[in-house]
Amino acid sequence: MASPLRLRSALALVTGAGGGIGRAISVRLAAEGAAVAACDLDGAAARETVQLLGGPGTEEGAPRGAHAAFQADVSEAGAARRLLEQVQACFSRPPSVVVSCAGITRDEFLLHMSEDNWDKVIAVNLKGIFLVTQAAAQALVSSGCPGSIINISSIIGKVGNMGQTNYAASKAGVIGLTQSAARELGRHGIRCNSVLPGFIRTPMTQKVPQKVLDKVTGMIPMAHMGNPEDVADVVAFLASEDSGYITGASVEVTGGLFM
Ligand SMILES: CCCCCCCCCCCCCC(=O)CC(=O)SCCNC(=O)CCNC(=O)[C@H](O)C(C)(C)COP(=O)(O)OP(=O)(O)OC[C@H]1O[C@@H](n2cnc3c(N)ncnc32)[C@H](O)[C@@H]1OP(=O)(O)O
Ligand SMILES: NC(=O)C1=CN([C@@H]2O[C@H](COP(=O)(O)OP(=O)(O)OC[C@H]3O[C@@H](n4cnc5c(N)ncnc54)[C@H](O)[C@@H]3O)[C@@H](O)[C@H]2O)C=CC1
Repeated sequence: MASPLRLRSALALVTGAGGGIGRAISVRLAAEGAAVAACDLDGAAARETVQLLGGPGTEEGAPRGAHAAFQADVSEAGAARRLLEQVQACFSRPPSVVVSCAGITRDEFLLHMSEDNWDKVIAVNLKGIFLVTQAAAQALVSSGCPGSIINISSIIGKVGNMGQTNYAASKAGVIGLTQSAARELGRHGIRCNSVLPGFIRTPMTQKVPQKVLDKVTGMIPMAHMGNPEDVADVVAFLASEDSGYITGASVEVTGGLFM
């Protein structure tokens, strides 16, 4: 039975925390007692997320230092390294929960896909997760702390999608990276799992042409798009000891789409 504050001793780093799913994850982890380090390329958006958590800077703020916002480009090696250094300096410990949620799309059919659009998506969605996962794992292993690493992939990493050769490759890579990390880090008490959301209502899916939205919504067995909170539910479970014997898993949150 999940306790309402099952994450009360956790420090959770969430990247992409200023976006739709990352914000919902940050809110949920904080609600279960975690201190949240909310990171985003858009620092203002990360700070807005922290204010939602009742963090420093709001009247009803949580105890000072309960949560904090960080600005970083996860696709840049130095920035990812500095992010983990800053989080540890701020909270005096490494994050025991690490959720890599930062991601982008640059959709185009293969015949017209530019190298730049390929490079950008791979850099953020795949290399960014490599850099954050590596930096976090190094911090946890050197401090002898256990942890739970949760990487946000996509159902598209499993089945592909028209117009997304770059995105699909990046998300499939996240699954393989996470499984490999799970094999290496299990002995250190660090679990690594992937979450594969389906069509979720966020700014990312608002860019999808209506005719495609109409097509895919009709394909979803549960007959509706998902909400960011549906993903946050699963992330909170994987972050907690309620999933203590789960590692290397890929958990689909899709309403049954492409099951
Ligand atoms: C049979 C229907 C299958 C639908 C499958 C859709 C799966 C989507 C599930 C996503 C779940 C997870 C999402 C996620 O991880 C977060 C995201 O990535 S959200 C972004 C998802 N992106 C897309 O699905 C790509 C959408 N397409 C586009 O953005 C544009 O089409 C594109 C930029 C690729 C090209 O634009 P343009 O050259 O202007 O061509 P058109 O837009 O006019 O399209 C031409 C033609 O192709 C059809 N089409 C386009 N994309 C898809 C697609 N993904 N699946 C099926 N069909 C697609 C489009 O409807 C047009 O068909 P016509 O019959 O010619 O009108
Ligand atoms: N919305 C959906 O239907 C689905 C989303 N996903 C994945 O979930 C994750 C979150 O997506 P959404 O919340 O929908 O998107 P979103 O666009 O609302 O949020 C993405 C966040 O990532 C941040 N970001 C982008 N590049 C960054 C970088 N280089 N460094 C740090 N932060 C960066 C953005 O500023 C933004 O706040 C992404 O990885 C996405 O691929 C997966 C499946 C479905």
